[in-house]
Amino acid sequence: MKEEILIVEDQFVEADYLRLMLTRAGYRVIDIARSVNQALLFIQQQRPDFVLLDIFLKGKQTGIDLAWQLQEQGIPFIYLSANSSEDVLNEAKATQPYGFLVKPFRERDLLVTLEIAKYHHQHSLEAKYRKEAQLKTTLNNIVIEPLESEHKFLKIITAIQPHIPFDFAALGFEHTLQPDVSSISFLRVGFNQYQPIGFTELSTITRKTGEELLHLQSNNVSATNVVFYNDEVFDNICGQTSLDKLLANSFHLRSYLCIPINTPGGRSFSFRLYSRRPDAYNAEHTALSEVVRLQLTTCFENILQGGRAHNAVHHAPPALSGHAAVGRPVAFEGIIGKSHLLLNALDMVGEVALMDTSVLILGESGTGKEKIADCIHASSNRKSGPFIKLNCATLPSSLIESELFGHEKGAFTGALEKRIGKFEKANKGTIFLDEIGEMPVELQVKLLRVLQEREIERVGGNDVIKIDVRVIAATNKNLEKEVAEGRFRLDLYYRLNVFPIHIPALRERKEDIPALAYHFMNRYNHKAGKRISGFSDDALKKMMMYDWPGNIRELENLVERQVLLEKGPIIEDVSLPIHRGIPEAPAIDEKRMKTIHENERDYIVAVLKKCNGRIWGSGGAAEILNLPPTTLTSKMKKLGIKKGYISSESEK
Ligand SMILES: Nc1ncnc2c1ncn2[C@@H]1O[C@H](COP(=O)(O)OP(=O)(O)OP(=O)(O)O)[C@@H](O)[C@H]1O
Repeated sequence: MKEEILIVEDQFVEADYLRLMLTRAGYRVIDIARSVNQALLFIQQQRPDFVLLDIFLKGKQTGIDLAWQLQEQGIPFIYLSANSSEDVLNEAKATQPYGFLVKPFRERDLLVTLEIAKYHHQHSLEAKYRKEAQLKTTLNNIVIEPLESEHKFLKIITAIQPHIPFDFAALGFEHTLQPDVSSISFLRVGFNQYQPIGFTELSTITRKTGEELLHLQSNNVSATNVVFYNDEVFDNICGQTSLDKLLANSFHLRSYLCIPINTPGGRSFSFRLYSRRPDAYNAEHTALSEVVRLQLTTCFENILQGGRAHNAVHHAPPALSGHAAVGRPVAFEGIIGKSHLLLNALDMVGEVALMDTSVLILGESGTGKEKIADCIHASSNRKSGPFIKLNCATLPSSLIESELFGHEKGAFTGALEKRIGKFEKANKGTIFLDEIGEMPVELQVKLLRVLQEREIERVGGNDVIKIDVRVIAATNKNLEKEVAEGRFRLDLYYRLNVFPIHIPALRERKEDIPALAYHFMNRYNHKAGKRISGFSDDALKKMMMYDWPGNIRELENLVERQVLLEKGPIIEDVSLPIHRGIPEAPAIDEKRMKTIHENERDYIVAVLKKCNGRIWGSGGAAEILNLPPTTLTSKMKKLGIKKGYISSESEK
C-alpha cells in the first residue's frame, strides 16, 4: 500500500475525480475535507502522509492557513489551484509547499508531482538526520580538543553557522554566569570570520560602564526552552531596557534564538544567537537546537571549566587578536564583500551546494547572479562535471528548443547535422539557465517535463534520453508577477523555486563598495600595466553616495574606465551619472528594446548560418523563415546583415 492522502477540496466533482486517480495509482485516500476545520479534524484522527489542498475553500480560512499548520506539524502538502494573483502566490510560496499543480491537470502530472514530493520529503528528512548527526559529531569532537575557552566557543559557533545562521553569538551575557567567562561573544564580520566582543569592547562601543552592562544583563528575558523571536516580536522583547536591546541597537540585530543550558553541575545560562535578518529563525532551528542541546551543554560545561580537555596536549592556541578567521571555502574566492546581506546569500550557497536540488538565483542585473551560480557548481559534488551556461534572453525563441535539447539530422529544414543540446552536454554536471524569465511559454512546458522526468528528446528524435543534470536558474524579473500576468507557468515556477537565493542590490550593501572598488582597481591595474594605488576620499565618498542601478557590473565598468584614464598615482575623481535615483525601469527597458531588435537579427543570422548563407530555394533561409526571399533580403539589409558576413562567420 502506498501513502495515505488527505484531499482538501470543496468542489465535489473535482475531489471525487482526484480520489479516483489516487486510488487507481494505489494510494489510500483517508478522506475528503471541504474546509480547513474539517481537515484539521481528520488530521487529528489520522495523520496523513500527504495533503493535497486547494487554496480557496468553504469557510473563512484558506488552504494557505491550513498549510501553515501542516508545516508546523511536518506534514508535506501540495497545492492544487487555478492561476492566482501575485499576492496569493507569494503567500502560498512562503508556506514552502512540496509542489503546486495548476488546474486542470493530467493524471500523469498529479502522479509525477506526488512522486517528486515523496522524493523531496524523504530527501529532506535524510538531509535533516544527516545534518543533526554531523553537527553532533562535530560538537563532540570540539569538546575533546585542547583549546582555550574563547577558541572553543569560536569553533562551536563556526560549526553552527551553516545550520543556524547568526550575526552575533553570545554566551555569558547572563547574570548567573561567572565573571571569567561572562564575556564570550562574537560578531560576524566575514564569511567564517568573527570578531570577539568582550565586556571591555562592548563597554567602549556602547559607552556603558561594566556595572551598567551587568545591570542591563540582569534585565534580559530568560527562557526555559529553546525559543526564537523574529522582527516585531523581538522588538517587543527588547522593549524594556536590557542588554538584548543594547546589542540589537549597537549591531542592528533583528531576531534571535535562545538556547537555555543547564549543566549537570547546576549552572544555568543561555547560548544566544542573533541575526540582522528580521525573520532569520524558524521551527526547524528550534528543533535542531533541541537535538544538539546535550552536546552544547557538554561543550559549554567544558568551557566553564576553562576549556582544555582532560589530559589534553597543551598546544599553543592560535592567536585570537583582531578577527578570528577560519577562512572562506576555495569556491568562494573572488567573491568580494562582507556585508551581512551578502554573507547571508553565501550561507545559502554553502547550504544548498551539496544538496543537488534546483536553485533559483534572484536579483537585479549585475548583482553577481552568474558568479553565485559559478560558486554553487564549484562547491557541489558535480564540480568535476561540466558547467553549461545558456542565456535564455539572447536566443530567438525558435532556436532555444534545439539549443536546449539538441536536434536530429533533418529534424527541420536546415538541420543538416545532428546536434547535441545543452542539457545533454551538461550531463553529470550543472546547467545554468540565465534570464529564465525570458523563456518562451511554450518551451516552459518542455523544461518542466525535463525537470520532472529527468529525460529529454532531441527535436525530431524519437528516443528518450535520460539525463542527470542539476539546474540553476537566474532572473532579474519578479517571477511572481510574471506568473500572475500569465507569462510564466506557475508549476515551473514552483519546480524551480525549490531553493531561492536573493542577491542583494549594491545600494543595499554599500559597505562592500570600497573593497569591490579596490578589487577592480587591482584587476584593471594589472591588465593595463598601471600602478594606481587607491582612491581619493572624495572619489570614495561619491561612490558611497551613488545608488548603482547597474550594481557591481556598473561599478566594475566605472573603475575600469577610471584606471585607464587616470594619469596620477590615485584615482582623484570618478565620473558618475548625475541622477541618483534608481532608474531601474529605463535600464531594463533599454535592454528589452535591444533584445527584441537583436533577437530578430540573431534569429535571421542563425538561420542563415544553418543554411550556409543560402537564401533562395528549397532548404534556404527564406523557406525556413516562411518569408518571400525578396522580403528577407530587404530585412537583412535593414538589419545590417551582409551575405558575405554570414558565409565567413559560418566558416569559423
Ligand atoms: N561579489 C563579487 N565580487 C567580485 N566581483 C563580483 C561580485 N559579484 C559580481 N561580480 C562581478 O560583477 C560582474 C557582474 O556579475 P554577474 O555577471 O555575475 O551579474 P548578473 O547578476 O549575473 O548580471 P545579469 O543579470 O546582467 O546577467 C561580473 O564581472 C562579476 O565577476
